[in-house]
Amino acid sequence: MGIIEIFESRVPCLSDILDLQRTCQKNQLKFSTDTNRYLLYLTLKKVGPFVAQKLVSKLVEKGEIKWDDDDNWEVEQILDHVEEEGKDFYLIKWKGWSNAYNSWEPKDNLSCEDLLSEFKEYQAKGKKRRMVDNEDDLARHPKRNRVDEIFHKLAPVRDTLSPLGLMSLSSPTKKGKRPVYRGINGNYGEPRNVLRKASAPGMKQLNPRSKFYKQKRVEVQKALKDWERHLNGINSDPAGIVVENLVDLEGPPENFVYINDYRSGEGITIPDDPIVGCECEDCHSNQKTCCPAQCGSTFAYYKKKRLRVVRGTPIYECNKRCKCGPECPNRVVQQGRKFKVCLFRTANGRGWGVKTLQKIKEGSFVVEYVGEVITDKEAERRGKQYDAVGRTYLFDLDYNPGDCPFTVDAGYYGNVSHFINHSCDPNLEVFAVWINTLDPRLPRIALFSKRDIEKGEELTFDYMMTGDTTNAAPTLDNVDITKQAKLLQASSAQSVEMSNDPNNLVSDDNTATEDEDTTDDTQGETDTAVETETECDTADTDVEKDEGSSQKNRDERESESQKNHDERESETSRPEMAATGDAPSGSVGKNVENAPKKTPEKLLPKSVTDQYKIVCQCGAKNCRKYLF
Ligand SMILES: C[S@@+](CC[C@H](N)C(=O)[O-])C[C@H]1O[C@@H](n2cnc3c(N)ncnc32)[C@H](O)[C@@H]1O
Repeated sequence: MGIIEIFESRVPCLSDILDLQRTCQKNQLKFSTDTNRYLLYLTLKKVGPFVAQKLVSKLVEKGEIKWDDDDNWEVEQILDHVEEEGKDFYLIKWKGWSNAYNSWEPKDNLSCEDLLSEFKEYQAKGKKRRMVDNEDDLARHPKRNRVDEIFHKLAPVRDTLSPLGLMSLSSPTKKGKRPVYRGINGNYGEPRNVLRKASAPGMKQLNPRSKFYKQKRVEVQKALKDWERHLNGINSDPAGIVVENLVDLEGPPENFVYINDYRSGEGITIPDDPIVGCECEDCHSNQKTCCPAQCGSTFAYYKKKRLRVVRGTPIYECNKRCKCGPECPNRVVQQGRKFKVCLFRTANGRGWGVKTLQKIKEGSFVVEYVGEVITDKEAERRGKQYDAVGRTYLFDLDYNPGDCPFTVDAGYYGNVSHFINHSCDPNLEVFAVWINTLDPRLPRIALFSKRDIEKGEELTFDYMMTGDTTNAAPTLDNVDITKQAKLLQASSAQSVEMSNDPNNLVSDDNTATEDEDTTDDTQGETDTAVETETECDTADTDVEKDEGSSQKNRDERESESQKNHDERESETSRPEMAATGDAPSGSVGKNVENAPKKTPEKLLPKSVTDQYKIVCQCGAKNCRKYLF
């Protein structure tokens, strides 16, 4: 019924929460309490603390909630002035807020005559005020706190109040009916109407040639520069991040915290002390005994650190217990992102996206997908909320036989991969990688280039695709489930053994696999290190270029993988574990026969409820129409 109608209504992706709610009302659908709360919170964030506070004041006025806060909104300085359609607007620096949160206020809303006349004198002298943040303001990051506070104040009514209900309070305050809490200028009983913030929808309709728009742009660009600096301050990858918005007045996203590695969610501990590593002098020549072989998989890289295996192959890199140094060819993902990227505003409504500022050769590691590792149950809960706002950041670690207890949520905590959009014809592909955490349920998610990628090209991967593919055209990009299952069972067994998980079935049925013919990848290797083609990058000195053609490389990867695959096919009667000289003595492995026979799902973000479909804007010829 209603849910189907919502599909039919096709609420556009990134659509306004209010539109979404209107659509729901029309279809007589109600949000759950959790979703309603979440949307209310998002609405407050979206309108910003000033408008939010004004809306809340209406509830105070009606006696529905109390406001006993003695917090002030105080004008610290007036920075600039514009006249727009006969009205005066002033750019306000708020006390205790960094310049990123300056806002334009109509003159009528200001009651700081002294500052106004001081500004006029200043302006008459032809001077311009510089926006310099003081350290205190920068340290406080007060914006989120303000909105959180407001949300908290709404507690008594928030389950009965909808975002639409809240916004409907925003009709002009009638004279004489003033709210009773302190207004934005710090005076009790003197509320001030405020303009929406730069990111508010109304702003996007401004005439881009107007002075007002241009001023706004300056503000937004400054906020984005600040954000870029902030991101690069935290980013631990060798290559930097550039931020660019040539499209609209959207500033830095709220509710996003940059991280470099997985963050453990509540109740989760991510072990990172492997009990075993390899002893190789030269891992590349010792593929029979190196980590991947111990884990029943294939050495994943050529000497120059580009992929030599196809999608679906589990990757085991050398870890902190291994003897080899950082230059080992089996240390790739752990070295971090080496290509400089740009977070940019897309022009077709897909929000932010990521493009590369350097040419990337096929098979190169590009970026890791990091976020908060959460339980399956928590993922179900968050998934519904993401679905309700047409966003998704959940990535199931659904990669092994048996249960799938973990999901990565990059919605709040994430790195640049948080901004990578979906394409039905992507240039990145996903691999599961184990390094210092050998728990088979906790691989790291690495995105590698599927083909050569030009400088300036948007980076994309295929979000698909568990579950419903009714609307999906067949894709060339599907994983070979059979092959994947086999490899994963093997890798699962070894990882479990290495992580010494007592809960897993074990067998001491290990036999050395000396007769294995480890593939010599040097034959297929065509890498030679040369300089990059980009002028933007200063950080990367380790980018490679093939002398051979991409097609050749691709063919080699395919045949290499086919060979590995065939080897595994012929090994099915053998025990899975390879007890090598490097394995700890007495180590035992789980016989694959005993492994749960669940077909692994793909390692891709999921839409938990499948209730809302997002229309895909990837523009690919083989586009499947919907993201999910
Ligand atoms: C992981 S985020 C990607 C970053 C996002 N564009 C942003 O601004 O934060 C996923 C969301 O981006 C949007 N998106 C990504 N790829 C898209 C596509 N091909 N078509 C339409 N929307 C897309 C959808 O809203 C989706 O839920």
